Amino acid sequence: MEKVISVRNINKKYKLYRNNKERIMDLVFPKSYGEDFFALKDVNFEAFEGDIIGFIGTNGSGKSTLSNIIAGIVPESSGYLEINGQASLIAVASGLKNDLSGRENIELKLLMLGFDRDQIKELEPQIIEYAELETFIDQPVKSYSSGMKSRLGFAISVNIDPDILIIDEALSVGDKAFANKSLNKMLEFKEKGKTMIFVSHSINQVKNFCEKVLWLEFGKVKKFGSVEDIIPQYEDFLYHWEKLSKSDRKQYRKLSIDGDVPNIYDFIPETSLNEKKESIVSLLGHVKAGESYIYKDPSDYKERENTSALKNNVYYIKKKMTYNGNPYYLLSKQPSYMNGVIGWMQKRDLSLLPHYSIDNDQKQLYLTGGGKAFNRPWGGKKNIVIDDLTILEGESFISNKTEKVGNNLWYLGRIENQLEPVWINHKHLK
Ligand SMILES: Nc1ncnc2c1ncn2[C@@H]1O[C@H](COP(=O)(O)OP(=O)(O)OP(=O)(O)O)[C@@H](O)[C@H]1O
Repeated sequence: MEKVISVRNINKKYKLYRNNKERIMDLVFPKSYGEDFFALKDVNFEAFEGDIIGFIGTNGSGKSTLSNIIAGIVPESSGYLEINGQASLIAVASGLKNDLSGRENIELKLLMLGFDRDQIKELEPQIIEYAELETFIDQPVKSYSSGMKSRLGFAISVNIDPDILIIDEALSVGDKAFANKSLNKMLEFKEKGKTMIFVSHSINQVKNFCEKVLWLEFGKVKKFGSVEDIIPQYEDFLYHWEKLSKSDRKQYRKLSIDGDVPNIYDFIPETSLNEKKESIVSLLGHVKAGESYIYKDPSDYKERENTSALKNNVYYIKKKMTYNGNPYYLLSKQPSYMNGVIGWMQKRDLSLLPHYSIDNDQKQLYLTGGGKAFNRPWGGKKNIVIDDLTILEGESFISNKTEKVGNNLWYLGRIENQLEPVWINHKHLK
């Protein structure tokens, strides 16, 4: 496969001044005033044709600076950059001239990219239609909302059919309908085998869209690798990072800027590091939408499987484990932490409700005709035994088990003439 982006030892240095006087004095006596600040330090990475790379990292880690350098909008201070093809950046503030109208911006951008008059004539209506800006297209860009600017930027960038598309948080502004349209366009580009860089604060978007990730930390590359390998480590980092005190964060940042990338675990008090605390719980859980993993053991992030086969099903949870301060729950097909056990999942990937047994008394109830019958209480699509109870309205339902899930009672019983006992929500019984 062809190499399309080669970033070698790239540095980006800014001068930070305490006041305007310092800034002016630095012009007269360069090197004597202001403090050097490295937004990027010795950054290396390569992208091949068809790669979809997510840039991740906390605020100020250098994601936008690097994407701007790759797009040719900001020059690097030193290092070597080779781009094979045309790169186009989509970002909220990307290169739009505020005093020009949307239409003039389109023309200017296309001219700068080397398109001739005829090509511009052909592309312009297509871009205008895509941007959905209606009469605003002839208004100055300074009157646009950030969502509208993003739409215009996205419309220009995707319609010029670039070889490399760089998307910087473009999906986080604007309305949902346009975000979906943009996502579809990006998926179309993905299918065409274009190279894409995706800068986002949404881990889920990165997980769903990218194959590789470059993790930046205070201007340095912390890790570069597959989504499967890096994202769980990043999530673990974020979990601990968010818990650090202001002074610990400052210290971490200082260590990171002065020397090698530090280890977040060095900042966690000894007692909670690698500590596993188990407790008995009684819950039911559904796996949330989006990508997530189930672990054999929370302390081994490599031994894990994707949870797509576990969705739309409800599981019994009888054990909780806190590992490194992070809560995990043990999913089981049976109400037990010994039998039917599937594995551990992180709390944030689950929808959970408390689950209690009420009694095993026999109760004579009748179907109202609404709802569905399940093989487990609080069942999902895959737990459905009878999809529609309408024709069974008024039928007898003899229950011999009552459980509570959240605020709802669930009854296990037999519908007249049916062999298998089923679970029905109290709302559909009388
Ligand atoms: N023109 C500039 N002058 C001085 N410092 C700058 C300039 N542009 C960026 N920086 C600094 O460089 C660092 C990296 O910024 P950058 O915007 O690339 O980070 P980021 O990872 O994209 O952050 P965020 O997630 O907040 O968008 C930050 O500390 C920022 O303050």
